[in-house]
Amino acid sequence: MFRLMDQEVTTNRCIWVNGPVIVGAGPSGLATAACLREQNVPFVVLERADCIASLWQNRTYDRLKLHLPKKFCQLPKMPFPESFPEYPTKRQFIDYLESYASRFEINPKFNECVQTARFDETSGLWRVKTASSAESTRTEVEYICRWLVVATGENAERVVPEIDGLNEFAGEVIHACDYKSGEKFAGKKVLVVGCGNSGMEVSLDLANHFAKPSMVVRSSVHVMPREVMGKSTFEIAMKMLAWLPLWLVDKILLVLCWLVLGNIEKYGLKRPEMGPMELKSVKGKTPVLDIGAMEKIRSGKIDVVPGIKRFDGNRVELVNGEQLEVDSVVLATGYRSNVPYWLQESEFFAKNGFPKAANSGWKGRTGLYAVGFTRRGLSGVSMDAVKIAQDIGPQGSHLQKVLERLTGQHIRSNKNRDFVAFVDLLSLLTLEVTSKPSK
Ligand SMILES: Cc1cc2nc3c(=O)[nH]c(=O)nc-3n(C[C@H](O)[C@H](O)[C@H](O)COP(=O)(O)OP(=O)(O)OC[C@H]3O[C@@H](n4cnc5c(N)ncnc54)[C@H](O)[C@@H]3O)c2cc1C
Ligand SMILES: NC(=O)C1=CN([C@@H]2O[C@H](COP(=O)(O)OP(=O)(O)OC[C@H]3O[C@@H](n4cnc5c(N)ncnc54)[C@H](OP(=O)(O)O)[C@@H]3O)[C@@H](O)[C@H]2O)C=CC1
Ligand SMILES: O=C(O)C(=O)Cc1c[nH]c2ccccc12
Repeated sequence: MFRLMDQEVTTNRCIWVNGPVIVGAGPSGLATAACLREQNVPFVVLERADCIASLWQNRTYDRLKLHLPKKFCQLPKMPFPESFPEYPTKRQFIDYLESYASRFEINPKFNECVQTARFDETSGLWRVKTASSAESTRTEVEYICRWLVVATGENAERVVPEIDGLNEFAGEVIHACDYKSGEKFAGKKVLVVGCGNSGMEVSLDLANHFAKPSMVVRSSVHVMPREVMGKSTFEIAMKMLAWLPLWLVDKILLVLCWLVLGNIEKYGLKRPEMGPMELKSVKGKTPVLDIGAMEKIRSGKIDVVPGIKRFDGNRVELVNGEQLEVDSVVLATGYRSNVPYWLQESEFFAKNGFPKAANSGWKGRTGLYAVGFTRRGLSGVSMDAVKIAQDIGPQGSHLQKVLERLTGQHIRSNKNRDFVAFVDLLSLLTLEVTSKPSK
């Protein structure tokens, strides 16, 4: 412990975890923890924010609703309450996650941001370092464990593009993750950069609040109606995929899109060469599920514009030479994984922060797992979590039982620091005599 300029005190600790360390307390981390709890495997969840599901609580707009019907979005072992509508609101989803965490007694260590994680070949263990700051004290902790579950999400960091002149832009520039409501933009000209689900829904919200949104479509986008004749388009696609090849499902979806939405290309919304479900599965690009933006585009309340060349003062020049005056800019330019910044591993994860094996990327070697990176939204999260807990379960609960038998105490219920230290030591010794994870 030492003092820096009379302000910062750093403390260092090392903690043995008698089970997996789960990085991230979003839906993925919570789902995995719940499945492990059911199998009596202890775990530690590390979360950089001060709450669970920080993406949903802190980085989404007020009017957000789930896009897919509720049965595709609930986590394992606890369905949504019957009273929830078909498309739950963000508040309902957060409330559900809060009760999920308390039901399965998941108490993440908040304000602990994982800085590095590496597998130590000699001991066969993971070493996970976190940093947290509170009231001028910086604490660094190292967790040592046999299993590491990466649950930091596909949307961990915002993508902020470099656009000529943007830094000098006279008005406000925000990322979609900081956009809450169109209320304060009433009467203002807002340039929305990007036309994924965020860009479309921010534009719709702005139009609903009497702002004047122009939405930049630099390449192409698949827009699908959220429902076709009262049935969820996503659900129709899933049902067809059980019987038909992907290319045929995409062809049928595109016919349905044309029947419901007409030719969207005449509004500047060019469709990609690849079909919507194939594009999602190959490139991870989610099709837009329309909840009203198309109607605003047709009526001219949302203006669709091509790519940006540069900003100049409060004007933006587009690639077609057109110039627009704008008051504010919302960058709905997407997100990326942050795994490459902290995980020192290059066999399982690719440089883009996603597992290399796109569709089966939940299990690596040396006790490494990933949950929520298979580009299948919340239903993919649940599938990964169940598989991971099944895989760790038998070994994890065995270790727990051995330790409880040896110590004669229920390990989770202790409050005695000496006892914790004793169990840590015992755990390390036990590990030495039990098999190390396969390499
Ligand atoms: C606006 C929006 C709406 C969406 N709507 C839907 C939808 O309707 N249906 C659907 O299926 N999917 C939707 N998604 C996709 C979304 O990815 C999932 O809903 C879900 O949030 C994924 O959960 P996750 O736990 O994998 O990631 P996240 O929810 O992002 O949680 C990851 C957690 O890890 C934490 N973390 C990150 N890095 C570190 C670190 N180094 N150390 C410690 N903690 C860290 C983060 O703070 C965060 O709390 C939406 C995404 C967005 C952006
Ligand atoms: N209600 C819901 O369920 C919602 C769900 N979501 C989900 O959140 C995730 C993230 O969505 P989203 O935030 O829309 O991100 P996406 O990655 O889906 O979209 C990013 C958009 O930004 C564009 N873009 C990026 N850089 C530039 C640039 N320099 N100039 C112009 N355009 C640019 C991209 O264009 P290009 O294609 O050319 O690269 C693309 O249109 C998705 O899974 C989405 O489904 C989001 C909002 C609501
Ligand atoms: O809304 C999201 O971000 C999702 O990832 C949900 C989703 C997963 N697969 C899809 C295919 C079509 C539309 C939405 C999704």
